[in-house]
Amino acid sequence: MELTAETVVQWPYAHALTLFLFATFFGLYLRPVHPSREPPIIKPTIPYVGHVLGMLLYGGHYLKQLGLRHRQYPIFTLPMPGSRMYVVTNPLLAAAVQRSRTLSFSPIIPNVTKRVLGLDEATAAIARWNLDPGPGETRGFLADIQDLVARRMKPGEDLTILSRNAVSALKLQLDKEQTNLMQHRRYKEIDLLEWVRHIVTLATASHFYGSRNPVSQEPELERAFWDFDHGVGMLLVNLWPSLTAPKAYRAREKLIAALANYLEEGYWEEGASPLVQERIKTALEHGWNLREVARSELSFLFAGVVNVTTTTFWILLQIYADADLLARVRAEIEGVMTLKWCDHETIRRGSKPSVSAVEVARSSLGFDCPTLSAVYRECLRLGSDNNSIRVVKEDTLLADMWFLAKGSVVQIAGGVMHADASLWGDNVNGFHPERFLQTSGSYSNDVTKAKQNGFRAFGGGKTLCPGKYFAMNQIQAFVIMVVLQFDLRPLSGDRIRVPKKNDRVLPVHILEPEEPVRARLQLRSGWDSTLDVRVVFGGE
Ligand code: HEM
Repeated sequence: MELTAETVVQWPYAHALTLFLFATFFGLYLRPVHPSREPPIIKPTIPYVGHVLGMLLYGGHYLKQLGLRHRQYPIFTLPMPGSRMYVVTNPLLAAAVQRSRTLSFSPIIPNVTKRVLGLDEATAAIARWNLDPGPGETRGFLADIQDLVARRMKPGEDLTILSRNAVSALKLQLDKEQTNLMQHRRYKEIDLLEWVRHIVTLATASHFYGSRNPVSQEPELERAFWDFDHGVGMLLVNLWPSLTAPKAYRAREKLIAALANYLEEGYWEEGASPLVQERIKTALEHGWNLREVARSELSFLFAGVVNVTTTTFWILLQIYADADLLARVRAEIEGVMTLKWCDHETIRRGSKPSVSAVEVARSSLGFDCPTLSAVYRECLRLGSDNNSIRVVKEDTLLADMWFLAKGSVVQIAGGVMHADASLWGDNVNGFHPERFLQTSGSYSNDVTKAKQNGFRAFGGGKTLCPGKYFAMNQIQAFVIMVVLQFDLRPLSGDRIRVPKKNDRVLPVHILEPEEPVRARLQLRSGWDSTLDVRVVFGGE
C-alpha cells in the first residue's frame, strides 16, 4: 500500500465513525446492566468520547495498547457513546465467545457488505433473511454461501484442485518474470509489496474467473482493485461515499461494471472455477441480479487477494533479510524436491540425459519444510492485529461469569493475544520463527491450548477463515518457487531492512509496512534458470 496521508488518516477515522454507526444502527443504548457481573469498565481519559477519539487518532493500535495495558483482565468493557463494547483478550474466553449461541457475527454482515460493496436495498434484504438458521430451518443466502465456500475449501479433492490451479496461475506469472530477466536484463529494481501484489492479483483473478476475467483484460482494473482496498474503511462509513471516498468509490464502481459485464456475457460459465460458478448460481437462486452478484464477487476476490499478498510479502522479506534463514529454507526445499530427467524423446533426438525440472510435492501433511512453515506462522502472528466481532443477540452470561448486555458489540482482540508475552515469551515482539519449531527442528503446530486459541490470524469459531488451508498451500508454494529461482538483494548496504508494520489503521487484513521495501530482483546465482520448477499437489 502506498502510505499516503489520506490512507493513514482514513482508516482510523473510518474505525471510529464505524463504531458510532454500529451504535446508532443497531440501536445500542447504554442501559443499566449487572454491575457486579459486567466485565471491568475502562473509562476513557476524556469522558464519553475518549475511546472513540483514541481509535480515531490511533486506529487498531489504540485497542491493542489498551488491551496490553490491562492484561490482568481477560475481558473488559469500553463505554462508547450510546453503546458499550466488550474486548476479549484471553484466548480461552475467546473460545467461549465462539461457542456461544447468543453471540453472532451474522447480523453485522449484510450491513457491512451493503456499505462496502454498495449493495442495493432489495439485495441487502435478501442477505439479511434467515441469517442464523437453526437445524431444520429454511436457510437464507448467507448461510448457504458460507456453507458452500467452507465445503469447497476444506481439505479434500476440491481444495487440491483449487490449490493446483492457483499455483499454476502464480507459476505463470513467475515464469514471465524469469523469462524477462533472462532475456532482457539480469535484474530489476522492485517495490516488494507492489511486486507481490501484481502477481497475486492477476493470478487470483485468472484462476477464480478464468482467462476472460476483466482484471487480466484491463490493466487499470488492477490499480482500481488496490484503490478500492485502501478506501474500504471510508466506504464502510458510507457517508456520501462518492464525496468522502471518491477514489475508492470510483474504483469500486469501475470494477463492478467490468465484473457485471463479464457475468452478463456469460464468461463465468466457461472459465470460472467450480467454486465461483457455484457461488454465482447460489446468489441467482436467492434472487440476486447479475449486477449485484458482481458486487458479491468483488468481495470474494478481495478475500482471496489481500491477505495472501501481504502475508507473502512479509515471508519473502523476512527470509531474504536473513542470509542464514534463506540458506536454511532453501536447503529444506532442496532436501525434499525431486529431480525430473528430460524425456526419452529428447534423449533419442541426441541430447544428453539431463535434469529438466524439479518438483516439490505437497503431501497430506504439508510441504515437509518445517522452517518455512514456522516462518509462515510467525509472519501471520506478527502481521495480524485482527479483531473478530460479535453482536450480543440476547443478554448473555459468558463462561458463567461475565454479563454481556444485549445489543452490545464484542471484539476478540487478536492483536493483543499475538503480542502477549505470557503466551509467546519475552521475545514476543520480535521475529523468531523457531518458537514454532520443536527442539528436533520439526514443525510444531502448537504447544498449548491457550497458545492454539491465541493464534488469531484466521479468526475462529463460526467465522474462521474458510480460505485458511487454501492460503497456506498457495503462499507456501509461491514462496518455494520464488526462493528457489530468485535472489533479492538490497539496493544499498549489506542486507535488506525489515520496516515496522503500520498498525495505526483499521486492521481489516494483515498489516502492511510503514514504508516501502525496495530491492533488486535477480535470477538466483548458481541456479540453472532453464529448470522448470513445479509444485505438485498430491492429496490433502
Ligand atoms: C493468509 C491469508 C488469509 C488470512 C490471514 C485470512 C484471514 C481471515 C480472517 C481474519 C477472516 C475473518 C475471521 C473472523 O473475523 O473471525 C477471514 C474471513 C474470510 N476469508 Fe480469509 N484469510 C486469508 C486468506 C483467504 C483466502 C485465500 C480466501 C479465499 C477466497 C479467504 C476467504 C475468506 C472468506 C470468504 C471469509 C469470510 C468468511 C465468512 O464471513 O463467512 N481468505 N479471513
